[in-house]
Amino acid sequence: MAQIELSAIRKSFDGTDVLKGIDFRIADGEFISLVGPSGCGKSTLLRIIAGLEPQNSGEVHIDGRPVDGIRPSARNLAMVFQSYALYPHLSAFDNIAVPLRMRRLSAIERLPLLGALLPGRRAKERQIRADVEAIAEQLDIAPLLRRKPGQLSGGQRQRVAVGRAMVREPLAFLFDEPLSNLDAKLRVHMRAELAELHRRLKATFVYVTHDQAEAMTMSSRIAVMMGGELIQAGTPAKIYNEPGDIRVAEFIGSPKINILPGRIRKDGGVDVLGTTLKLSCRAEAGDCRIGVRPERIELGAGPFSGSVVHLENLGAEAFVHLAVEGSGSRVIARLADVRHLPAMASSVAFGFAPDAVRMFDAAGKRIELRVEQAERIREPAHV
Ligand SMILES: Nc1ncnc2c1ncn2[C@@H]1O[C@H](COP(=O)(O)OP(=O)(O)OP(=O)(O)O)[C@@H](O)[C@H]1O
Repeated sequence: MAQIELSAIRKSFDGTDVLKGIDFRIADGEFISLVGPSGCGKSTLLRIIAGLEPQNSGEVHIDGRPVDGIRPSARNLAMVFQSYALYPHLSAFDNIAVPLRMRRLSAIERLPLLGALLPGRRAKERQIRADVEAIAEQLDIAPLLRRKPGQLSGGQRQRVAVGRAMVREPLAFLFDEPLSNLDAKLRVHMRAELAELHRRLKATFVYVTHDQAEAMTMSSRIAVMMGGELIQAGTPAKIYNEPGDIRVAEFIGSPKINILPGRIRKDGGVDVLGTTLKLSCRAEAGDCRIGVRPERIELGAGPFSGSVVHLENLGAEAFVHLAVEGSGSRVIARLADVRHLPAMASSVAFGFAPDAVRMFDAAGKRIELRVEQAERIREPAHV
């Protein structure tokens, strides 16, 4: 299996910089998600790793060897596309067998009539059959091998595409939004399947998605890309809890993190919507932005108040949308207990613990904070 190293990768299309110098190391056996909004360059980066697109500058190393200039098929990486790129006229069996036949049979042996007469072809076909059936067994598609792609569901087609990638025993699997054609329920199911497949294969997976929930639920690490740059990489928990940039904070998490306008005073204190937080920082005085995740907003007490403008009760949890009084800000609170929801249009007091606050400067970079009273971190006290 493979370690993949990207150094200073740059790419432009028609004079527009799409990748602006990407440095990233993917360890052997990791499940890495490249995540970011549409157009941020994640598919282009994946295609450069695969060798399907040349970079303008920078290097790709696989297992310590430079692969630039090596054609895609010789890189021994398997790519699973959004469209799965299955041959519609071939059965699932033959689709999975294609890479094996290409590799193990000579051009003459692959001829339909003449090839069958050649000595040794039968034994090779028997081995190919055994290998395809073993993979199909692993993916739970053995009963479907005779069907053509048009007779399979989206999820089954996806497994055939993964099977076709697996038979090649690649150094790494590259996935380009493989679940985006599936309906919402199947997507959730396939997430669990892919994570399970990764645990079983222990292979390196590089997975491109614009869906932060997919990235959060499957990956060992997430690399967040924006505007052609890789702005933060880390475990899902680290990315969620300790975003280094406001764009990461806002992209990861649903509902989105609440952002309120704040001001850093000369003495390092922080004011938000007329209230002074029990926090301080060493940053220069000026405007800042305060981020608080919806699950950290506490309703019923606190220095702020808002009127309920929308309620989303999902049964197991609820989202309460508040228009913050005296400002144009909106806040969403996530409630785990749906039995006592505030009424629509009612006025609700709210607050948050000091350690729930993530602060960003005017340029969006994270500012480290000091919580003034340490005991407040342990108690669910408000600001
Ligand atoms: N072959 C190409 N020629 C010109 N521009 C391209 C080409 N391929 C990609 N681009 C442009 O490069 C940028 C990055 O594209 P890319 O497909 O890598 O984005 P992405 O992050 O994968 O987006 P999405 O989630 O929408 O697929 C986009 O602005 C896109 O229009």
